Amino acid sequence: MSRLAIKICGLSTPDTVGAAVRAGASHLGFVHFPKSPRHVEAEQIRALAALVPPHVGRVAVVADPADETIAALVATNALTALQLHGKETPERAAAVRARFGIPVWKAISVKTGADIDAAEAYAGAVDLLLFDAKTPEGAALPGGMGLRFDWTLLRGASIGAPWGLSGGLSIGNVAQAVAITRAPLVDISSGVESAPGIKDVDKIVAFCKAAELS
Ligand SMILES: O=C(O)c1ccccc1NCC(=O)[C@H](O)[C@H](O)COP(=O)(O)O
Repeated sequence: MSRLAIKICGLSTPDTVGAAVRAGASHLGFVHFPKSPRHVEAEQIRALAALVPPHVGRVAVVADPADETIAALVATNALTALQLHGKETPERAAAVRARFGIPVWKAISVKTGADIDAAEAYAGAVDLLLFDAKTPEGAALPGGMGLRFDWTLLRGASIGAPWGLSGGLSIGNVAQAVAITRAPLVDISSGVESAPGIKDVDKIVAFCKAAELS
């Protein structure tokens, strides 16, 4: 059985980056979305990523980015993947991957089983599908809001690509989430914060422990 991959998302300080690495995270996420309390500029991502050992993935999270935005992020040479967290189509995701030569993750907003079925259109166009809860229409952020969806929708689903589970995960529920979905990767942001955008080292450590035991 291979080890559960863990992505800690929305990191913005050297302390919390170090804590996530030491706690065993396989991937770190850096949100580049100005309206987010977790927003970090490309240069900050470069500096934070320089603290990360090569075996840990470094993922920039963006939503409906312009090509210039992607170019600036890719130019940091700090990233192992770009996570598209907006309304990008399969064609747009494939074009980003081809143009910028970087692995692409696509967040799939889930409310119903139809949303999971629709993810099939991205297989082949992206490198990983990240199933996350759909945020309400008009919400300030497309992710990082601590919302979860009905995990049983993923039970027994055949997903034609590497994938992960996100949305409303916490120290207390990650074991149940993995038991239900058999997710190979879990992603968390607000569940390891003390306030929006403020990551909590103790919560990061506790989450990684709980995920590893699941
Ligand atoms: O976290 C943000 O502020 C954010 C802003 C814009 C696009 C995506 C964003 N987060 C995406 C993530 O990958 C989160 O980790 C994911 O939505 C789960 O968040 P949470 O439910 O708070 O654990």
